[in-house]
Amino acid sequence: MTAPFEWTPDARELADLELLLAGAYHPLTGFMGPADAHAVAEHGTLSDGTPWPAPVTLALPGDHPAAPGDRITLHDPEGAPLAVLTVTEHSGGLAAGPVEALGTPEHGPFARLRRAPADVRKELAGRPVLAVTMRGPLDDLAEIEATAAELEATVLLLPLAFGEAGPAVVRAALKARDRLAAGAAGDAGDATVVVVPLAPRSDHAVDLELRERVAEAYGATEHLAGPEPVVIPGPPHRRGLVVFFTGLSGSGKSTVARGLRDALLERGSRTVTYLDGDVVRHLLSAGLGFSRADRDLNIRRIGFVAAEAARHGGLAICAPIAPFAATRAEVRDMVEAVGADFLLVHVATPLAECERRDRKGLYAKARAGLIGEFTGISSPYEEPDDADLVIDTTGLSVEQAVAAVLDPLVAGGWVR
Ligand SMILES: Nc1ncnc2c1ncn2[C@@H]1O[C@H](COP(=O)(O)OS(=O)(=O)O)[C@@H](OP(=O)(O)O)[C@H]1O
Ligand SMILES: Nc1ncnc2c1ncn2[C@@H]1O[C@H](COP(=O)(O)OP(=O)(O)O)[C@@H](O)[C@H]1O
Repeated sequence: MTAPFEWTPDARELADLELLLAGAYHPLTGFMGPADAHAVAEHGTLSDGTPWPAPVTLALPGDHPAAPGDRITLHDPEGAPLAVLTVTEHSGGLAAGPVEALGTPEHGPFARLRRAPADVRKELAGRPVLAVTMRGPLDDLAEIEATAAELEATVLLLPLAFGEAGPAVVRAALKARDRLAAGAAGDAGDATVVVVPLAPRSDHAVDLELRERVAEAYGATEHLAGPEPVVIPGPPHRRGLVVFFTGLSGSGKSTVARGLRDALLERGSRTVTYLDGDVVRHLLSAGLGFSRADRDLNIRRIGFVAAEAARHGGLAICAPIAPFAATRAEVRDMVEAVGADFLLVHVATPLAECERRDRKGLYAKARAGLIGEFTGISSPYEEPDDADLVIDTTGLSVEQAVAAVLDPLVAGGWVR
């Protein structure tokens, strides 16, 4: 039986897919099921005994109907079809089976430096190959030069480009190649750079073994792992920041958020993007209602825009109700993924006070049954347990409430 399923894997799975299709994960030709993934994690072999260091899996929701024999077209996030997975097993939340390429994928930055392992092997054949896998700059080239000289080997620099830091690692490899060419006599002087989209594994030993296996697929006869990158985050006032208010309607989110925006503009030390709730609902999220699915989409859109502002070092302020913990956590992840900071401010004014204020008369309408799915009345609000700051505006002046947010931003160095 075949069904025309379509699926967009996450970034890590897409990186694995690219390596599977290129033959860089030889002898693997597809994603593993739970039994192989378990065997690999436990014993470092597939269930048939073939040595392999790390699980290579594709998650599908448990209720996805794909069954053995079905074909799933795998897309990139922009919708371009990349490959077809023929399902041999769908269990434990994983879809297993071989993958076949559909056309040539678009690769983004440094596409010209991504090459099939077979081509690289062919080009470098006949001499020992010293492969250096790298996730950060190679400050000291002496070991590479010495090893290459000793082995009479060609140097193959393999920047492991994954995620936001990917292009920087490739630039570091190109720089290392130029320095080798300028400095070295002989073998290290004509290093080849090939970009490999290998996502890091959390277990360091597993990560190193997988790097070695992949390096072998590109023809390595010897492998050196470059040093772990040292990430030195910029000072807080230069980093992107998203201040994300959450709380019931009438709790004071917009009032405090606007006050914070104005205070920041008066100081003038940061660029500010204010994603006003009404503007969002009228423009970015026009047409969405208050079902869980619509609220989640609304929050994801807000998170997307805020993360884009923060990616470039900006400070974004958002003030939606955002009643669901899982969606707030998604936004935190989106923001942190671009290297920015995320501060969740829970405006924890109790429901009774919000209802007493009832600035827009919505609570009265909700109590009368005129508005359905109203947060706190007929739709849930999940209290955060991961708030960075909690303020109850009951009995506070607006100035005091704004200061309760601004002061920690100054104390934490985000605002000068
Ligand atoms: N059913 C229901 N539930 C909650 N709120 C409702 C509803 N219908 C309309 N409104 C008005 O919409 C504002 C909340 O929109 P948000 O975008 O912040 O909500 S959410 O984060 O998507 O849940 C909220 O504005 P604030 O009072 O500023 O919070 C309400 O005025
Ligand atoms: N300390 C305070 N901080 C924020 N709002 C307050 C405070 N004290 C009273 N309020 C009043 O509470 C209401 C909060 O409304 P709003 O800011 O629109 O809330 P939300 O955006 O959470 O729905 C406003 O009428 C505001 O004047």
